[in-house]
Amino acid sequence: MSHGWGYADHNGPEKWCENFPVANGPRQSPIDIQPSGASFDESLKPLKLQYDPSTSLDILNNGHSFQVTFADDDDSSTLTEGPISGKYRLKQFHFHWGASDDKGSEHTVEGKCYPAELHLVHWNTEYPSFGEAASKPDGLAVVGVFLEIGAANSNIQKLLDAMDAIKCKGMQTSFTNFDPTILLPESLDYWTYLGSLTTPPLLESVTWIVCKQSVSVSSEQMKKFRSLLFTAEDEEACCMVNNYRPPQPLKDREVRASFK
Ligand SMILES: NS(=O)(=O)c1c(F)c(F)c(S(=O)(=O)CCO)c(N[C@H](c2ccccc2)[C@@H](O)c2ccccc2)c1F
Ligand SMILES: [Zn+2]
Repeated sequence: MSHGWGYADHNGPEKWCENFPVANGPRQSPIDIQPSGASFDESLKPLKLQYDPSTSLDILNNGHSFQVTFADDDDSSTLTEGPISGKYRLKQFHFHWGASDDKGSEHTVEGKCYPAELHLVHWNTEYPSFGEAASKPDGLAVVGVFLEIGAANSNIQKLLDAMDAIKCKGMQTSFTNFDPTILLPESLDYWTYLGSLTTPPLLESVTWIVCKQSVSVSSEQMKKFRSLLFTAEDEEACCMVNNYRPPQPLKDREVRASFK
């Protein structure tokens, strides 16, 4: 039985502080975003996302979510401008989702939950490696995109077509020539604040960049996310749902908006 962290009652977000005391730290994520409390900052630049599809490698069920991993040994896929300085390399993207369409996102907007949230994880090339960057206050930048129930999304479908091959924890399959730009909304207006990883080790090293505009996903497509398992082939099956941390206290932080 996995004694690691997870999302069940015995090992979920309310228990993480036992092994990761930073869970009660000053800059934890996610948060509830209050647009009226966000300050428009005209110095914030538009996001500049330049991804090379040839850097996508594989898709993996890691037992907490599914992720697509990218080659990050050069500056082929980067995030620059926006609220950050310097150049951050794309390392992976993953999602969070609920057991039903009324929950699943990590960030909320005035208490509104979305059925899912996409996270694109980048690391600051100021540091020699992802691992080094992950422990620095400006080491990571994660772009978050809300998924909203609506028309089926043919770009998300490309990911869902691989779900049968990665049903159980530890399963992975090749996933090449994929450009994550197609997953982004047409407007890249964003909120930004200083936060953390939303899973253990909950490192307070993330500049969060949350897009205001959502992308669509159909209710049927959400059922495909929920067909994944948290568990390995030889374990009692447990559906991969509700793999989200609830909003954390804002404490002494400001949220800035790139738009009026
Ligand atoms: N919401 S979040 O962006 O904070 C987040 C998650 F919520 C999340 F579920 C993952 S995960 O990799 O899918 C499973 C937990 O590691 C990662 N994965 C991280 C990661 C691992 C390897 C390569 C890139 C990103 C996370 O596991 C991590 C980051 C830094 C140091 C150790 C672990 C993550 F960054
Ligand atoms: Zn995440």
